[in-house]
Amino acid sequence: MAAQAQQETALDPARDSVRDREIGVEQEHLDRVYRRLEEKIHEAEFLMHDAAQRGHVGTPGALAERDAQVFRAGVHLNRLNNEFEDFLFGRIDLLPGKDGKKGPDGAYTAVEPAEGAVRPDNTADIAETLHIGRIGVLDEEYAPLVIDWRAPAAAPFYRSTPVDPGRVVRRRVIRSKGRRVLGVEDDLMRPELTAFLDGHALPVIGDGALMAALGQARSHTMRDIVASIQAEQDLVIRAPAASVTYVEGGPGTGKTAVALHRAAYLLYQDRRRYAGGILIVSPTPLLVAYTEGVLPSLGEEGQVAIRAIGSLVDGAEATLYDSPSVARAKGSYRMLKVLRKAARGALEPNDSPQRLRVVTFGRRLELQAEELGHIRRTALGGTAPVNLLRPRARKLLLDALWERSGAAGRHADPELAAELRSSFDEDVTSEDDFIAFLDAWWPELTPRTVLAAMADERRLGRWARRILNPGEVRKVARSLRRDGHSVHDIALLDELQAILGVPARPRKKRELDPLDQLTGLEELMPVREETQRERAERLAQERVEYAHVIVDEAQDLTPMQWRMVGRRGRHATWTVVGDPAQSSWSDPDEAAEARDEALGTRPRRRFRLTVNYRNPAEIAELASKVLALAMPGSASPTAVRSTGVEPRFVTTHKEHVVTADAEHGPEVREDLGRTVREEAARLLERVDGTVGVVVAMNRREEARRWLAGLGDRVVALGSLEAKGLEYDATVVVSPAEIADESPAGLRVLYVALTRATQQLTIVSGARDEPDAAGVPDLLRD
Ligand SMILES: Nc1ncnc2c1ncn2[C@@H]1O[C@H](COP(=O)(O)OP(=O)(O)OP(=O)(O)O)[C@@H](O)[C@H]1O
Repeated sequence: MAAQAQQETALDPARDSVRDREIGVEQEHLDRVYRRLEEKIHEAEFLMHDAAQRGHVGTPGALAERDAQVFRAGVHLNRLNNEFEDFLFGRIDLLPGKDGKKGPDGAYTAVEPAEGAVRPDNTADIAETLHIGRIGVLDEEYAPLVIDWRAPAAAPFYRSTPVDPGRVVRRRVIRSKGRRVLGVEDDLMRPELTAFLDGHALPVIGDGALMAALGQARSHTMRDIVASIQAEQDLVIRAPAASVTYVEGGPGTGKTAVALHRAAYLLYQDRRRYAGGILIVSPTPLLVAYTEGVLPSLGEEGQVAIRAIGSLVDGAEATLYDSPSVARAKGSYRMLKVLRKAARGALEPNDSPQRLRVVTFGRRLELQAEELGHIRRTALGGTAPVNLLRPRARKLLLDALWERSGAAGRHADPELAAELRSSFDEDVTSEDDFIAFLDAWWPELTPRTVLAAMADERRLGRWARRILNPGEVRKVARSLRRDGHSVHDIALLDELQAILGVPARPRKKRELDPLDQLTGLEELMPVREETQRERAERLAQERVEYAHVIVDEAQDLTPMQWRMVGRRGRHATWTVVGDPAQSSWSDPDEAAEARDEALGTRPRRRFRLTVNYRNPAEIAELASKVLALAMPGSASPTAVRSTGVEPRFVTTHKEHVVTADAEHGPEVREDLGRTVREEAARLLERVDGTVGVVVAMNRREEARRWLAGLGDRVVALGSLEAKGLEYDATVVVSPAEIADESPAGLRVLYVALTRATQQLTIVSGARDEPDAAGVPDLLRD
């Protein structure tokens, strides 16, 4: 903000008057748009009123029509009211096009200029001016007053560059608040040209919108970038939705922003197709909270679900973190085998009954442990979901009891024999003893009960034999004994749901029509067992699937998480964005295999984003040193701006504490907390927006205490929580601690170092071995 104000006061008066005039021109246009919007709002209100009137007519047709109208008018009204803030943001002035044809939005369709559009003396006339906004508005004659940013006619606003300008001569970003235009920023796409609009040369104002946007202070929520999307980003946002759109790019290249704008674009393009919903999978709840406001600001909400990877299973919410070794075991493909065994093993709890005893037809019948074991093994043969095998086990038990009763050969007549058998079954299954036995011997399992059973180290050891090593078994079992779930447990719960299956519920008794009862029709309509097809349909309904799945920070998904996400998009198209250099998962090859399995054989369309819009060059350069260690040979994205402020290196205060132990001399205690607090306070004075303090995961609580009382502009974060977020300034505490945390520690450190938009301070801890200038060994050349 401060930089911008300075820039404006530094302008000379002559330029100021041109600027004022241009602001006036845009104000006039905005006023016109508002008048038109008000008319539209009245129209929508009239429609609502009219539709309500129709409701009084009361015929079913009129009611359905009324509902549809109220719905449409309501949506329209809601959008208009929502978009009233800052919805007109861009303008392009275009040369005449090649074909002279108009598209559905009233704008000319040609992308390239007509021959002769530029005269030999490098002058040209502007043939068309388009204003771009968050929604499209047509005037009374259906000419475009504002083009929706997602419409094809708006694409040149984003795509045009000085290298490949197309028809665009000048691109203007308009800053407005409510009904007032505050400023304009122009970029000239054809600087060599003198272009005339209505006989006057086109003026150019400001230094471009991108720099203005990037210099602004950050808050705790992300802003949309609709006014300054860059050409390489626009290609991704508007990529056709077929198959898989795969986007890689370094930190700050706009992957998250692009993914969110793409969701809005897809809904605009084909609302009907995406009525099935768009799922955006985000790595942490913090990133969900940070990005949640972007889609509503673009006018899209309802059909897009942004969920953290730990919140994908309804009714379960990840609240815990696992240590790196536990996370590694739980996330890996190996766990799949363990879960399959556990799901079957958990059927037999430690206190499973060893004997079945029933009295039927006046006789006492018993099955002993060995026979029961045999029946269980037979029932479990094959790979069908465990919960769906209960009816089979029940049938096998009845067969064995029937056999034991000796009644099997009593009737030669098959009809009589069948009748006897069916009354036998009825008798046994209505016995309380049998019901209680079945519930205890073949309990209906839920994913949670299986996971809870895995907390028993002895049992887990049995199910994980030769899959996990004893150390892993011990740690995984211990982690499952805590209250609550970790983010990795959620994928296990989801996998278990698939392994266990959803048992068929007894069908609701059909509501009988009184007429049926009079005719005795109900006798002819017994309650049927659920058919195969009905079950398939029911399962299809219960499955939570989406029409498009967007995976943000895709490099972090573990194989088990890919399986969970894959189940939500089996018939979907996909957008996958990520950066391998920021992966906190230790085995990228295994994750890539799982990703390929989730995405299937769908063709991939690949994109690469190359420009870092977040970090100034000074910070990006420092981060690239860690990148060279974490992923030798990979290229850093190019930072788009520089601030002249170098990262600051600080070593901790050393306190000499005299202890009673005279033999070892005074103890030296490093006061890390005090140093970090001082540095955070220093940065709070230097930036207008937020400050993030990134520490190793096991220091999170401590770090919150260090910062207590400094206000809500500063937050403490564990290294894994910093993913995807950004702050005006950051303090990275002890790079060595972060790097040593896990096998992927260097990549996690790279993430931590690339969060700041303006200033970065590194505080060395005991392990960092700083040089005389305070630069820790990991960050030296
Ligand atoms: N075209 C743009 N105009 C203005 N700001 C932009 C543009 N592109 C990106 N930004 C800004 O740059 C910052 C980084 O964007 P984003 O968080 O989407 O990057 P990312 O690639 O997801 O980063 P990371 O991999 O580190 O999570 C955000 O503040 C975003 O608003």
